Amino acid sequence: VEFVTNKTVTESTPPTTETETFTKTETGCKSSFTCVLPIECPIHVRKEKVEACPLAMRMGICCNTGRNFTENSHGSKRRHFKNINHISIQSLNEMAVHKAKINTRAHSKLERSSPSFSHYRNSKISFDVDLSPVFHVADRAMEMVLATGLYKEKEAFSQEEIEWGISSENLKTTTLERLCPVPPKCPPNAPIYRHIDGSCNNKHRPDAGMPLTTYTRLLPASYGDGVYTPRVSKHEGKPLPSARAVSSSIFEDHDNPNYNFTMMVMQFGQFLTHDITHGIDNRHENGEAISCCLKEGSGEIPVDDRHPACMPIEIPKEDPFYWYFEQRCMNFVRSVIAPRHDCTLGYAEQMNKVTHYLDGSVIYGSNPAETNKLRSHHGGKLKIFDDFGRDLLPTDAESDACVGSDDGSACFFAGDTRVNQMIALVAVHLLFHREHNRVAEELAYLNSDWDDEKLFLEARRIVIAEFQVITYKEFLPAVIGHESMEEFGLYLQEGLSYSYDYDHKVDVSISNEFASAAFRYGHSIVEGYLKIYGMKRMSEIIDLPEIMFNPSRMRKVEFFDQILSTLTTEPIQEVDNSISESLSRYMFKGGNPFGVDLASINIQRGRDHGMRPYNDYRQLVGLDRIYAFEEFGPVLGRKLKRLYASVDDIDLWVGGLLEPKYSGGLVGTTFKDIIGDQFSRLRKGDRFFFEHSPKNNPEAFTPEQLQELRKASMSRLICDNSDRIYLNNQALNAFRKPGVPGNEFADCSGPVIPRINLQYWKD
Ligand code: HEM
Ligand SMILES: [Ca+2]
Repeated sequence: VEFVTNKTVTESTPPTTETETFTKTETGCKSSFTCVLPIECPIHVRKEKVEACPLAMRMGICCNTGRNFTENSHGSKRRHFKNINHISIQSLNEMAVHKAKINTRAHSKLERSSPSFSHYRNSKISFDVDLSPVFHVADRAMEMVLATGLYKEKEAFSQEEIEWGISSENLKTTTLERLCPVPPKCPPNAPIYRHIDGSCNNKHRPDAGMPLTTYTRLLPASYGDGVYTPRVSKHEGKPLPSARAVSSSIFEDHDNPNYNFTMMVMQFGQFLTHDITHGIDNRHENGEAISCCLKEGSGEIPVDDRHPACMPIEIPKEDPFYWYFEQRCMNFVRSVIAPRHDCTLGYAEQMNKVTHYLDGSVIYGSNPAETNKLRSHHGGKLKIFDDFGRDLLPTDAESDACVGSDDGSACFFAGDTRVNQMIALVAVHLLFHREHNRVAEELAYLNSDWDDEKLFLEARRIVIAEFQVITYKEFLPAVIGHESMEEFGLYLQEGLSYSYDYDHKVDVSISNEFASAAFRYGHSIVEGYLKIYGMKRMSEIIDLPEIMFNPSRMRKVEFFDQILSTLTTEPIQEVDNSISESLSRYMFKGGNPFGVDLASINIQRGRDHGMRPYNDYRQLVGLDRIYAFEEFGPVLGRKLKRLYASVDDIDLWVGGLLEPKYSGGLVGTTFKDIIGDQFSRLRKGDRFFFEHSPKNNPEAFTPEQLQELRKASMSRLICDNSDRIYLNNQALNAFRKPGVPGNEFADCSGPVIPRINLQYWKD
C-alpha cells in the first residue's frame, strides 16, 4: 500500500486524471522527490541529511517517502518471516491465555453513580449489535500484537527496528491470514451518494476512512516494549511521572479569557471532533465498564488481579484536591486496538469507532443500522421528539445513557453516542438535526415527486456540505489563522469554481497525534460555567459538571435560544497552561463531591496510544528540539523539571499547550501543523468533499449549487433553526466577537446573513 503524501502543488488548470496532481513541481528537488511541508515528510526526522527546498511561505523538504515513516533510509534491514507457522500457533495460545486472564480475574466493575462511569458512558458503544463487531476486530489486533512480541523475541529485534517497521510482508500469504481485515466489496458502479460507513469512497482502498479502522500516525509509536506497553522515561527507563501529578502542577485553573472568539469555537470544535474521531475504551465481554481501582479509590487493583486493559492513573498522596477525599487512584482503561490495514506485523494501533471522513456521521451515524434508527422514513426527515410543539432530538430509551431519570427529564439520541455529554453539545446537534428536516421539507416542496429515500439523501448531501463550509470557512481560520489556511491550501474556492485537489493517494485517516493530543487543545478553551441570560438580565449561571449527561433543560421553552445566545456572545478561554476545574476536578461528578480529571486522562491517553514525546514532534514540524526545561520560562520550567526526568519525556499534549501562539491562530506551531495537515487530508483524501469536481466526485453539485452552498454560515444555521423566542439577531460570524465593526448584529429575517437558495435543487 502506498502512503505517498499529499502534495502542496496547487494546480492552476484542472488536471485531466486523478493522478496528475502528482506531476513534478519546479522546486529543485530530484525527479522522484517532491517539495512538501516538513510535517508531510516524517522521514526527515530520522535522516541525517535532507534537502531543503523553498515553498511559498517557508522552507520545505524534498521527500520521496511521503507519509510512509517506516521507510528505512539506511538500506533495508527488514526480514522475511521465518517460522511463521510456529509463531502462528504460539500467538493463538497466547491469545487463549490473554482471554483466560480476562475471564478468570475478578469481574471488577464500576459503580453506576461514579464519575468514572460517566467517563465510560462517554466512550459508549451504542447498541448490543455494535459490541461483537468491535470485539471481533479488537481480538484479531490483539493477537497480532502478541505475535509481534513473539517475533521480536525470536528474531531479537531492537526497539528501533520495530518502530521502523519489522516487515512489510502482508500476512495474507501466511498462516496468520486469519487476522487480516477483510475489505468491503464495492458495487461495480461508483456509488452516487457517499456510503454511511464511508466504504468505497477511495476506489483504490475501499476500507479507507471506515469505522473500526486504525488511526494513522505522523511518527512511529513509542511503546515501552516497542509493541504495546506504555512509554518509559528516556532517563534510565524509569516510569514517567504520574499523569495526575503533571496535571495538578502544570494545569491550574486561572481565568484568561480570549474576547476575540466566542464559545461557539469551543462547542462547534467538540461537535466536529465527534464527527471524525472516537476512540473507545476496552470493556468486559458483556459490555460492562471495567474498574481498575479498589473500591473507594484508595489504590489500584494489583496487576495480577485486574483486567489486562487497565492502566489506572496514580494520584499522589499529597494531591492538592483529591487528598481531601483520600483518592489515590483514577480509573483509566486502555483504548481498543485494530489490525493494521495492510495486515503487517507491528506495534499496536488504536481503533476509530466513527467514519474518519468529515461526512456528518455525528448527525447520521457511522453505520446503516444507526442511520436507520434515526430516520423517520417519511419525507426524508430524521425522527424528532415533539415536545409540546417544539422539535427536539429523539430521546434515548437506554436507561444508562444519562444521569438521573426523574419526571420531565430527557436524554437524547443522535448520530454520535456522546451527544448527552454536555448540554451545549446537545444544542449544536439539534441545530443540524433541525436543519436536515428544514432542508428536506423545502426539497419536498420543490420536487413533489421525490420519495423519502431521495429526499433523505439529498438533504443529507446539502447538510454535509454546509457542515464542511462552516468548518473550512469560519471555524478553521479561527483556530489556525489565515497564514496556515493559505499554507495548507485549506480555503474554499469561490464563485462557480470546483476544486481539483482530490488525490486517491492521500490517506484520509485521522492521525493519532491529532486525536489524542493536538485537537484536545480544545479542553483548554472550555469555560467552567454557562451564563444564561433572560430578557433583561442574567438569569442563571450553570456549572458545567451539572449539565454533563444531564440535558433536561433542553425541554425548557426558552433554553435553546438562550444557550445559542450564550455560545455566540460569551468568550472562550485562552489556549494555555490552564484547564477549568470543571474538567480537571469535577468532570462527570454527578452527585459526588469530586469528579475525574480530563487533563490527567488526556496525558494518560497519549501514553496509552504510544505518542512519542513532544520534542520529536517539534522536530517533525521543523522547530528546534528543546534542550533545557528553562526554555519553558522560569516558573513552568521549574515545575516541569521537578516532574520529568528528561526534556525528552514531556508528553505531546502538555508541550503543545505550552507553546507560544502561532501568528493569527489559537494554538502553537506544533498543534497548528498537526491540525492543518489533518484538515488538508480530510479534503484531499475525500472523493466526496463537496467542492470536488464531477471528474472524481459522483456526488458533485452544479456550479450554481456550489455558489449557494458556500454562503452557509453558523449564523444562518442558528437563525433558521432556533426557536426565535429570545433570539432574532445574530452577528454575521458566530465564531468571532459580536457587535463590533465588521461583525454587527443583524436581523435574522433580513438579507445581511446570506441564505442558500434551494431553488437550484428543483429538478
Ligand atoms: C465541556 C467540554 C468537553 C468535555 C467535557 C470533554 C470531554 C472529553 C472526554 C471525556 C474525552 C475522552 C477522553 C479519553 O478518554 O481519552 C474527550 C476526548 C476528546 N475531546 Fe473533549 N471534551 C470537551 C470539549 C472538547 C473540545 C472543545 C474539543 C476540541 C475543540 C475537544 C476535543 C476532544 C478530542 C479531539 C478528543 C479525543 C476524541 C477521540 O479520539 O476519542 N473536546 N473529551
Ligand atoms: Ca465522520
